Amino acid sequence: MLSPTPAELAARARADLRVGLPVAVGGLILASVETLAAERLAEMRAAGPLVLAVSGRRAETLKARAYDGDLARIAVPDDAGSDWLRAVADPADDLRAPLKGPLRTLRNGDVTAWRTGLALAKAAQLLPAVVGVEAPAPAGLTRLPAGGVTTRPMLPAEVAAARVPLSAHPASRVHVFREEDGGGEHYAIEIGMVDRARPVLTRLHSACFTGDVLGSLKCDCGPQLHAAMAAMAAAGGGVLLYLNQEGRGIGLANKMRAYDLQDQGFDTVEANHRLGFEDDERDFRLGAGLLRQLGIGSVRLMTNNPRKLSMMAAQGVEVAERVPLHAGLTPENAAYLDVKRAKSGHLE
Ligand SMILES: Nc1nc2c(ncn2[C@@H]2O[C@H](COP(=O)(O)OP(=O)(O)OP(=O)(O)O)[C@@H](O)[C@H]2O)c(=O)[nH]1
Ligand SMILES: [Zn+2]
Repeated sequence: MLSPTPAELAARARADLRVGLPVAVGGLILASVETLAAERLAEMRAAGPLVLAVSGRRAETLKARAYDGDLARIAVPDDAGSDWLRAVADPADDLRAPLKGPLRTLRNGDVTAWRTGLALAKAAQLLPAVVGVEAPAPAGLTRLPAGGVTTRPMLPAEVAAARVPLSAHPASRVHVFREEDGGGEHYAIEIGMVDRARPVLTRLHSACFTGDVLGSLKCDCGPQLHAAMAAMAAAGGGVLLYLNQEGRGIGLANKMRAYDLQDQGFDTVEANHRLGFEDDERDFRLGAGLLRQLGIGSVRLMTNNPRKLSMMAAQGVEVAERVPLHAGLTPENAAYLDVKRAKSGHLE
């Protein structure tokens, strides 16, 4: 079959939004506030009244009534341009210019297409804000049904693997997996000898460029990564899953936006909410999917995160034991770790 599947169309739509191209979803033309050029915005405006959709989280900060619950549709005033849209979508200047309103939000009507638009923007790791207009789709735009693809299939397939001697353990292998719908690539690192007849010492690590590569003191990711590999080497073997879910799934650009908000006094969770994201946008089912592909059905999971534990059980991977993982406490990350315990239920 040569025509694209719904998942392939969604992949295309994510790419379109990232390059600033509108997409047609149901009866709407939608574009990302972050990437849309002023000329395209003017073209959309010529097609009808513009509406800006933000997530319910962002609406809370804006004090805009979210009649639709998880999202709010804000009527765009006739004289509002790209700067106005950006100011409503992006919390960077909330404190300096707190009044974005008064914002008039819409109620009633079917919001399925808008919800799909926001899900696509999030999946594209853009600010979760889409501007749109009810209009027939011009030729050439990617078209999705209103329901689009909101939950992405997590079907990573192994594409390559090779031996990589590591300082943690010389007998190690790196496997590269690719999500079949054009999503990210994720890595599984087999360290030492992995005995599948017993629960395997396992770590689900989410990418943290700042912590893993740069040695940031703001979080504990880098030390956790190295402590996990050292523990696996000491145990004779283990599996490290390196999931490309930077910034708890919001991407590095949004994580830097969150860090900037943290410097304005908000904690990790508040910063995510002000940006319009949930506390944690990761889908941990991915990790269970990778383990199954690796033939691992029972793990000793190195984590303090209860969501990782419950997800494993729900996805049919037995957690024979939770192994606490504490490493790299610094004065700079103490508050971040406190918030994990206080707000995200992290275990000691
Ligand atoms: N959005 C956001 N993400 C952050 C922040 N600090 C760290 N991260 C990300 O949080 C993730 C940390 O993930 P994990 O190492 O799996 O940590 P965890 O969920 O606390 O679970 P365990 O370490 O297993 O207990 C990485 O993707 C980091 O990039 C932050 O302030 N905001
Ligand atoms: Zn980190």
